Amino acid sequence: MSNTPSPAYDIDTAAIAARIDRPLVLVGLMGVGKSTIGRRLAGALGRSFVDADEEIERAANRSVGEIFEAHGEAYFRDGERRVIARLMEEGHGVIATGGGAFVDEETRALVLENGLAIWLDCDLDTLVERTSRKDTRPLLKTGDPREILFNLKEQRGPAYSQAQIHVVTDDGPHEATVARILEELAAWR
Ligand SMILES: Nc1ncnc2c1ncn2[C@@H]1O[C@H](COP(=O)(O)OP(=O)(O)O)[C@@H](O)[C@H]1O
Ligand SMILES: O=C(O)C1=C[C@@H](OP(=O)(O)O)[C@@H](O)[C@H](O)C1
Ligand SMILES: [Mg+2]
Repeated sequence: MSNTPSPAYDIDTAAIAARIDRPLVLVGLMGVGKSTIGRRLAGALGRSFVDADEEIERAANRSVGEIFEAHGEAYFRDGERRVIARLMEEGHGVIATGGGAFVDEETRALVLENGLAIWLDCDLDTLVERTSRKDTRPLLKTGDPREILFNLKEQRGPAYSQAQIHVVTDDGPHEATVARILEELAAWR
């Protein structure tokens, strides 16, 4: 494989891609940037990208909101577990999960064993602002989004913290977050 660094980032992305050959799996709360950052990270590394929520929607032929409405959260979680197991098996380069996926014990064990989990994290104000841009997240429609996100942050923190890599994002451009992930990957043994 060529050792030419990606021109967009001041880091040897080809070396990272060659050394870390398991799926990079983005985990963290709703709005932290898993889907948008994941796509850009895959581009930087010259790897394939897949979004688990999009795959669930494709398999069910319904949106996430419609699945929650028609069948409830437990049904969605069953489908999510199955879809992520399949995506891990298929060997994608970068996988963006939905915020609840890594909380599932089975999914978490599978990702930690066969992939490299990257926990994207940011402050509550940023999450509230980013998730307010779209009304596609059923869990945030059941009450005050800030309170729901605050509680989920508390509840899910212990699961997310098991990810091998932790990156705190801020209000900067997407590229700055991608660059920070690349630095962590370059330093990862
Ligand atoms: N680092 C970032 N800087 C600025 N905006 C971001 C960043 N990451 C994500 N966003 C924006 O926040 C929103 C939610 O991002 P998304 O990738 O859908 O999050 P997730 O998949 O984690 O729920 C999108 O509008 C996205 O463009
Ligand atoms: O946190 C969660 O439980 C969820 C997060 C969503 O994905 P994003 O984290 O990509 O918004 C989506 O899977 C569903 O609405 C449930
Ligand atoms: Mg997403």
